[in-house]
Amino acid sequence: MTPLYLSATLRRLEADYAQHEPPLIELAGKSIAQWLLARYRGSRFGVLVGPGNNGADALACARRLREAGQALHCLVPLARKALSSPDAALLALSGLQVVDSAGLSECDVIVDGLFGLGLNRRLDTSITGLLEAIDGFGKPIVAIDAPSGLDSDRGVPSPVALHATHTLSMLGAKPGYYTAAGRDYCGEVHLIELLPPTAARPAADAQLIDTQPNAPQLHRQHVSHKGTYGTLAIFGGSAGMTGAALLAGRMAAKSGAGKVYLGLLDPVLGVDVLQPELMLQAATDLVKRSDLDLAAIGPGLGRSQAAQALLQQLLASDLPLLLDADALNLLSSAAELQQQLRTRTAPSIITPHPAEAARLLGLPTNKVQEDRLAAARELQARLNTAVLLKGSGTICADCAGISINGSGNGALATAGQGDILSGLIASLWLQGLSPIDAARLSAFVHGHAADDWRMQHRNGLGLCASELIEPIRTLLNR
Ligand SMILES: NC(=O)C1=CN([C@@H]2O[C@H](COP(=O)(O)OP(=O)(O)OC[C@H]3O[C@@H](n4cnc5c(N)ncnc54)[C@H](O)[C@@H]3O)[C@@H](O)[C@H]2O)[C@@H](O)CC1
Ligand SMILES: [K+]
Repeated sequence: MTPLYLSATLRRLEADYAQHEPPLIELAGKSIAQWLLARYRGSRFGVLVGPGNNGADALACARRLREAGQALHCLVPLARKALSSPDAALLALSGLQVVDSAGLSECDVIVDGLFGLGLNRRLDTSITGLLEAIDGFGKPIVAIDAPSGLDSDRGVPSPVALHATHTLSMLGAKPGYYTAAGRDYCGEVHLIELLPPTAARPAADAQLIDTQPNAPQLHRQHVSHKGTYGTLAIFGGSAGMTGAALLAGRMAAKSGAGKVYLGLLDPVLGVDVLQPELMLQAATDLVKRSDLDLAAIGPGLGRSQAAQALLQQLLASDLPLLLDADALNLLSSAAELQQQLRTRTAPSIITPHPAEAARLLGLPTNKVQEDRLAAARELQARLNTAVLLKGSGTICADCAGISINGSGNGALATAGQGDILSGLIASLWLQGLSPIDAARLSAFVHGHAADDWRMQHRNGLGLCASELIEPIRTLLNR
């Protein structure tokens, strides 16, 4: 796990070290220059210098590149209020400054020090045009602290941002690198540690799940039997959507759930011939069983009256409960169901995609995507439940905090992925993980399996959810 910091937190940290000697900006400039020289020594550098301290980092770096004998040009498109005398001397060098983006077009590497944490309003067209022109060069772009135009808290462009190949993060990683559009803009992220390891650090605002979380509960003991690993009921599969329930059930069975029942709203199948271990029943029969340990409702559920009645029954039960897909759509249209969820004594988790989250919050989907952390936090607080908000940079939130999943890629944007994720979370929760730990581990291994697949499939086309079930089992057994 890597700690993630919002800009407000980093501001306080900067203030604490305002008197540090040498100044943090000089340390930043030196570290950035070292990083650039290790990778691009001998290149012509085009340095974009902004009006604030992101620009000061860029100038401190440019001085060192110059001292190291590198060819460089600087573009300062917005007036800088303050220029230290070494920075002024650098910019006064003959031929060093260029007046527009064309002056940088012959450079081999762009160093982006236009805006970092201080971006505080939408860019106007003169700057968006500049960023688009620089993106159009097709050269490597190394962003200082954040690709200019990207909100480093929320991961959204404002309304455009540079597409960096590398982002060098100063002081600490930011949530906006990893969620919403952040992954598409930041390229590879490298953390530059400016403070000594012993320096006091603020509490993190969120955590990045960048390694597979440990789950010792999943290690099987000799003395155990299928009952030790619980009985799961997955409710869904209305007419035409049996497959969603099957995907969830197969994933649950292949990730260690003791016994898996599928409660189908339309019981067209008596057996899953490809996974005969699953026990298929009519939902109305399954919900009456007294030997269930945990229920998941949603995959292929539909929004019929029968589905609503089933949801009501499960919310009223004392079973730990996962709600996904149409269970969430039903929830969003009935205040009394939301009240039932809020006041449950048994634990629950909801796993919305952005549109489902938006319906639950009564917002348009783009508002959820504009601040995914806030949306997850709000759902958690309003509905008194753990939350997994899907989408690029899946967010897991419970009352103890927030984490962002660092694995996964656009190949996961296919039908059925949510169903296997639900089956996986329910299965790991059933086997002793807390709901939020089950969500974190599930999101990570699901994304990781897709990342492994993507290595052999460059464009990421055509990944079917069912193909990930076995790779996920392998990752869980590593
Ligand atoms: N202060 C410190 O101690 C440190 C600062 N650091 C660097 O400083 C950066 C933060 O510096 P600042 O707070 O000065 O912020 P920035 O340099 O990111 O940007 C602030 C400047 O941009 C202008 N601005 C913001 N949005 C704009 C828009 N849409 N259009 C036009 N102008 C806009 C503001 O008016 C202000 O002049 C970090 O990202 C990092 O690169 C790091 O080196 C760490 C240490
Ligand atoms: K930048």
